[in-house]
Amino acid sequence: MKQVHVAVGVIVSDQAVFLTRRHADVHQGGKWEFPGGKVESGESVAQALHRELQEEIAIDTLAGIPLIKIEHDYGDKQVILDVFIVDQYQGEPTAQEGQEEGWFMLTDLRDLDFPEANVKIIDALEQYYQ
Ligand SMILES: Nc1nc2c([nH]c(=O)n2[C@H]2C[C@H](O)[C@@H](COP(=O)(O)OP(=O)(O)OP(=O)(O)O)O2)c(=O)[nH]1
Ligand SMILES: [Mg+2]
Repeated sequence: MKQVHVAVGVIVSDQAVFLTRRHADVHQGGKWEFPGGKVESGESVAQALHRELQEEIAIDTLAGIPLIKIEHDYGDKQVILDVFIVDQYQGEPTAQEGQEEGWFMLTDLRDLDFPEANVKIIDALEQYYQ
């Protein structure tokens, strides 16, 4: 079974969260996601978070607050999502890989089409911001 360790950033500004939509042809394609990606060998999770957010949305992460770590089995792939709140960063988040992007109010996240594992992220966010 494939298992991947993923660094995930919840980009927060003024009660809104920046999301991108996964390309149709990849794992969990077409769904909204918090930007992020695989931790490479020799890299820490914090380094991966910083690198992925630079690559995918062109921001410089100044700090990441650990939110939750989720293990999820999709059947075809097992993921460990290491999720951080990123509310201190430089630059304006912009999708760099042609993905659809948008800012969504924290209170509207439940209505979006996310990968299954993200339900727990949204639960944790509600707890954190309540
Ligand atoms: N970035 C991100 N990945 C998520 C979320 N929820 C979720 O289940 N995943 C899963 C989908 C993928 O299987 C995995 C992320 O891996 P990925 O393939 O996008 O990794 P990557 O950005 O490094 O891309 P690449 O190396 O394949 O180009 O985590 C989420 O909110 N954000
Ligand atoms: Mg990615």
